[in-house]
Amino acid sequence: MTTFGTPLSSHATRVMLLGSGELGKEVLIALQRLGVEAIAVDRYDNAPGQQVAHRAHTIAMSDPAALKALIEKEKPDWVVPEIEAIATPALAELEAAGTVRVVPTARAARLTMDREGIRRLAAETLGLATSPYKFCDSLEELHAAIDAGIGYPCVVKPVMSSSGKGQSKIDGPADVRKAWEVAMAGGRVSHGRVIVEGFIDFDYEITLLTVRARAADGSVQTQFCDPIGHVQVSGDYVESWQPHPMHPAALEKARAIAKAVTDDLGRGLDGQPAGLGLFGVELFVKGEQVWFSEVSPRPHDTGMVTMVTQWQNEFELHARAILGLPVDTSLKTPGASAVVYGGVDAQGIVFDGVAEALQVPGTEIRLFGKPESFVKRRMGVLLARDADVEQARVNAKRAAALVRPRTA
Ligand SMILES: Nc1ncnc2c1ncn2[C@@H]1O[C@H](COP(=O)(O)OP(=O)(O)OP(=O)(O)O)[C@@H](O)[C@H]1O
Ligand SMILES: NCC(=O)N[C@@H]1O[C@H](COP(=O)([O-])[O-])[C@@H](O)[C@H]1O
Ligand SMILES: [Mg+2]
Repeated sequence: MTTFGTPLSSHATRVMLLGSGELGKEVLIALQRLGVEAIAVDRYDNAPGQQVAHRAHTIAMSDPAALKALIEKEKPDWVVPEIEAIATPALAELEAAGTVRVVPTARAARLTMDREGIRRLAAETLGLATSPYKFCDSLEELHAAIDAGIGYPCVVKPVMSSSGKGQSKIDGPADVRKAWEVAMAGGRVSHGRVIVEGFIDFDYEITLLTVRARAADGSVQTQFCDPIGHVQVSGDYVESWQPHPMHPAALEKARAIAKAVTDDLGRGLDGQPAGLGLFGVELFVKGEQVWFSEVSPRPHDTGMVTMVTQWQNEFELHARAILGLPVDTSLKTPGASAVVYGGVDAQGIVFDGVAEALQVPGTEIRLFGKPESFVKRRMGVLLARDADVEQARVNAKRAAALVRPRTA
């Protein structure tokens, strides 16, 4: 049972977010609403979540000493990783010592920060269907892996990256060198290791938001949200919608894969308590065939659509599950989301056209408040609800196109 304290008192319930971008900001808001003392950490000042937290810290989260020192100083009850690039061994140490609880577990954070950890777990330990893959440490190894069976087309990604950074599709031998160079420039940590995956010619891809939460009898139960369909451009999400209609057999397979992966990642090792929270399970679907792609042990960018489609959005579900509260994953209305990119490289940009965008029926906007814009940095999102999910997609995209970011 979780007893809730008063924030900023000696009996506060304290939660620290490691990473405070657009996704962390919404988790922090959900925690604030529950009277939790919310601490936002990121690698730069005035990150979106830092603007809505009780306290903010700016540190290099990949530096184990800095991370441990901050956690020991703040003494949160829970630490919630929000990005991949974190010194996860330091989290494991603190978790093992009983100093802090890591969401969902330190092991899950470690396995998913590196594509190799999660891919080997899913394909080799759990035996789930994935794209064919190989890990390579040099351009020569990449050529060899493609020639030895991965073939063309294929996809190359740094082992540590997200939102499509450093990712490229290779259609033939002429693209291999370029893909290697893009991966070396785009990884979060300069490791020089990539995964090359055979290209899956899917009909559509989904994110299956999966929640592990405590039931009334104290057991951990798994619940699923309706499937979220999405479109990715250059490995980054540009629009998503919920629900995505699925063949019942494919949905059943998708849920079985999500259950297998989240059961394993949520397992408490060495007497540690079981991991609770929301996961974004990414799957490719063709007919009744389903492939596991990857999983975030935390809210997912494509799941921002749930801010308009669900009674409890993915951020509230994460917060509630962590705190041992019951969750409700049911849909409120069909809806869609469409991304607003910065379009310019500049500090302190301004947005024109917001009022015009919100004239589109059933729309809402979130502007994340990132202090610096890049051409391809996600700065906001438009949300649209409509009884017809296809109409919601049209409206979200139309509204997003009306928002015009520019230099001040
Ligand atoms: N093997 C593949 N076959 C076909 N498409 C792929 C493959 N791998 C990746 N993609 C496409 O690229 C997108 C991004 O890939 P992936 O999810 O691995 O990257 P990411 O950088 O982890 O992105 P994010 O952090 O946003 O989840 C996928 O959603 C899919 O559209
Ligand atoms: N696919 C992962 C994802 O969407 N993560 C979200 O993007 C932020 C980083 O944005 P930035 O690169 O603009 O700082 C992260 O903090 C998280 O909220
Ligand atoms: Mg992904």
